[in-house]
Amino acid sequence: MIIKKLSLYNFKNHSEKKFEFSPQINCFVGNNGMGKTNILDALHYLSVGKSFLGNTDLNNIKQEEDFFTIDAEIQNEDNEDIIRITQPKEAKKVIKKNDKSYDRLADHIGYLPSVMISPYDSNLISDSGESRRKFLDAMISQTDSEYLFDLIQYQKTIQQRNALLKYFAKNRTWDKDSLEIYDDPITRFGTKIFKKRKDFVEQLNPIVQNFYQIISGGKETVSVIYESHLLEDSFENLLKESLEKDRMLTYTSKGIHKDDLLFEMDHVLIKKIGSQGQQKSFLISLKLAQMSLVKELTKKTPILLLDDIFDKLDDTRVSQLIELVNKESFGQIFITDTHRERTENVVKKINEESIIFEV
Ligand SMILES: Nc1ncnc2c1ncn2[C@@H]1O[C@H](COP(=O)(O)OP(=O)(O)OP(=O)(O)O)[C@@H](O)[C@H]1O
Repeated sequence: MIIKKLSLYNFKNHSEKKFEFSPQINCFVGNNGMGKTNILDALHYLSVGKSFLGNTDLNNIKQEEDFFTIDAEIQNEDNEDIIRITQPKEAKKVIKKNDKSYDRLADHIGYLPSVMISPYDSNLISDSGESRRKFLDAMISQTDSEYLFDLIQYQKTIQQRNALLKYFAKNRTWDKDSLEIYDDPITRFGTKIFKKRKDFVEQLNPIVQNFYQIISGGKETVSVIYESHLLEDSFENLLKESLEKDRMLTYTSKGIHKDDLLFEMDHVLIKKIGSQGQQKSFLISLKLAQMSLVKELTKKTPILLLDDIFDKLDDTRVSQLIELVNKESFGQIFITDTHRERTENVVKKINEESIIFEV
């Protein structure tokens, strides 16, 4: 899928900006703080309906203004769509496709898959399991529309079970039967999610390994390993066996809400032994594998968003990366950089038709 045109109104620091994009490589160049990343963030909005920087929607309205709008013309295989996202200050966010609002915002996810490579990726290695779970969930959601709904249902039920456990502790009461009402939905949704996560990671891992070899040329082997309580036992048994513990802790201690991804190099966590360069190569391999697998599963080519990639990697690696991405016909690419010349040298050499926008 190709984003042909983009218009921003009052989005972060942009009052009004219009772009007509190349179907291949598009670069935004300009000094620090000019709003290059904000443009990638707007493209991320078009893909998943929210900021990749974790900002609340209201914070993305230009200061002193009452709304923001992101408008785009998207070229599909055989038709064109207009996507419009509006966030007013005093009302709910609306996403429209061809003038028709989605019933649920989640219905939009998967329409325009995207992959972002940004300086924040290193958090995936250093942060807690929650950020890796979110990353995994975001990837699968782009390929499977049911997944997100199952996940929302699961999370709601866990919250209800935890609230009841807390209520029992506070009121010094205990009613096992009321608590067990939640066993069925937790088990049903949880097991479905578990199977999808396990299956997805099994497909992703060899692709990550392959990209890592191409990018690093190193002898070391990297792996992405899925970790879950459900690999050890069924959800029914886990809930039964942890009942007393959950009662003491006043929360549900076992389940897919505790899953994690282990990023390993030669069977040791990359966080512990990977050099800066190895960690960067791993993260890029991970993102390119995401790109490749999402493309295979959805038959749609995700847009690739590369934020500040030159600051993260040396020029040769960036050239290698863009060449690789271009060769594998990954689709439309958006890049930000502070140096026009550097971008021109690398990008124009690879693709004559790339467009460089001054921001
Ligand atoms: N809601 C908002 N209203 C007005 N300005 C905003 C808003 N949100 C962010 N900004 C401004 O956007 C600018 C940052 O933009 P962005 O991060 O896209 O810059 P950049 O060009 O990518 O810079 P760098 O090269 O440093 O990454 C800051 O000046 C910030 O004050």
